[in-house]
Amino acid sequence: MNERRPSRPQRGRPAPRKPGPRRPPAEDPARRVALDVLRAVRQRDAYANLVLPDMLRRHRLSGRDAALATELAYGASRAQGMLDAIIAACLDRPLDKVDGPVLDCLRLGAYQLLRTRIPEHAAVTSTVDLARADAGSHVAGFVNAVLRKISEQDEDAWMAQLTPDREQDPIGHLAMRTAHPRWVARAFAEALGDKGDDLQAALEADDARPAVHLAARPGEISADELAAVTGGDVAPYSPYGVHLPTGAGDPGDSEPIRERLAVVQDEGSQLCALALTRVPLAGSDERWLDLCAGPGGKAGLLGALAATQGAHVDAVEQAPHRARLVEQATEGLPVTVHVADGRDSGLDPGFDRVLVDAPCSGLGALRRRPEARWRRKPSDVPDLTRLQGELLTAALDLTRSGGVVAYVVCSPHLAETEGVVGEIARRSKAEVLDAREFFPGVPQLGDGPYVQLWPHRHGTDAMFCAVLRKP
Ligand SMILES: C[S@@+](CC[C@H](N)C(=O)[O-])C[C@H]1O[C@@H](n2cnc3c(N)ncnc32)[C@H](O)[C@@H]1O
Repeated sequence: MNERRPSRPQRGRPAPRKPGPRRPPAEDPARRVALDVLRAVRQRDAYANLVLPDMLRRHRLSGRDAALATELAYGASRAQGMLDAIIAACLDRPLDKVDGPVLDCLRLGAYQLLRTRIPEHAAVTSTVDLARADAGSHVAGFVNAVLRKISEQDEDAWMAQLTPDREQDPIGHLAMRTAHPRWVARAFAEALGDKGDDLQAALEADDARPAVHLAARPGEISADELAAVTGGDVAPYSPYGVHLPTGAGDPGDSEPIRERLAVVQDEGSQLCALALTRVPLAGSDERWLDLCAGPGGKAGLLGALAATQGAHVDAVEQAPHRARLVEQATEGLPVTVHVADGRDSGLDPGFDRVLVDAPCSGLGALRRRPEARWRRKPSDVPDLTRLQGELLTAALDLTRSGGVVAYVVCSPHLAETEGVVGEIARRSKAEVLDAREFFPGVPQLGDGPYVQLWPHRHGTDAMFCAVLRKP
């Protein structure tokens, strides 16, 4: 399409060009990488956190350039809905009439103008250069004009103009202010039982860039040693956890990760896997099962703990490529990986401890997957809850009498958490244990019996854990 200028007159124009032959503008490599990430996310449903490291390597970006590319790619992905609302307010046509490559540029430019301290002229000029290179000279004026218009107000002023009134529509208000889809904000509100300050704190924490968490491999390195080697801090709750400083760079480059002494794993995930191992058991305690194991984060932790206790872990994963990742993550540990559907694994029943870390909406880890909040849809949830219920039922069938099952999802959505567990516990007559007992030292766990972790309370992803004992 031919891009036209927005309807209202604009402040500022690109500097007039000097006469002479046109040379392509020198591109800023950090912004180029950020733009390419936004494009990959939009065009081929890529995951920003998977494509970015590869692009940084390909463009040989490190240090400040890599940090800028990361901030822009993740920030603009995370804030997409809010940026789009502001961009739309500057157009004289619907947003979906803007070509994708041009929209990517507008998002990148708008993010720089509204959420960074990059000077206005640098944000606008560099974005216009990218737009010209990618979409042609005919769009440069359009992109320049829209960005100039956006720059007339800061984020607060735009939000005051576009956000619903807090009294009348508290969820819509907070959703827009914290760049969340409304349905996600509503799911958080329902889980928290709050539409006010607690919801605001949860959504704000979910919109902030999180620290990378590491898990020290039990028996290989202590959390103290890992913190000393990486320059991180020992985690507050997990005995194996370390928090790296925000912006510490690619943790994959650090020696303990390369040497397989530690893995990247959110502290909440560590706590949920540990909870399963902490439930008292009468009788045998040798056969452990991880029914949804890929890519192997929890299986690695369970396997290392099993090794210290003379137990063995069977790890089931349906997707072959993810099962291979489980094999890599558990190499050298007493873990056997099976490629199978957990609902029909063919394994012999009689397990003492079973983890069901079920596929879920991932609403609890949105802060770690920048674009995920705009990709997930409320219509995804019913299929997931059906699968979650079937997997939990299979897990109970595979558990011996008196054995325990931990049901874990990385989501606070009530349908995926209390809804699934309540229904299956009722049907199976399994005893619901007070999971809080297996999260020692963790504050603010509410009234039980379930545990719901939160970024704003615990600094973890919003993981949910229920613990059931088979009758
Ligand atoms: C939330 S992830 C598990 C994360 C893993 N426990 C970890 O800590 O690394 C859920 C996994 O379940 C797998 N999955 C989906 N449906 C499954 C099924 N019917 N049976 C077994 N695994 C399944 C997915 O491929 C995915 O790898």
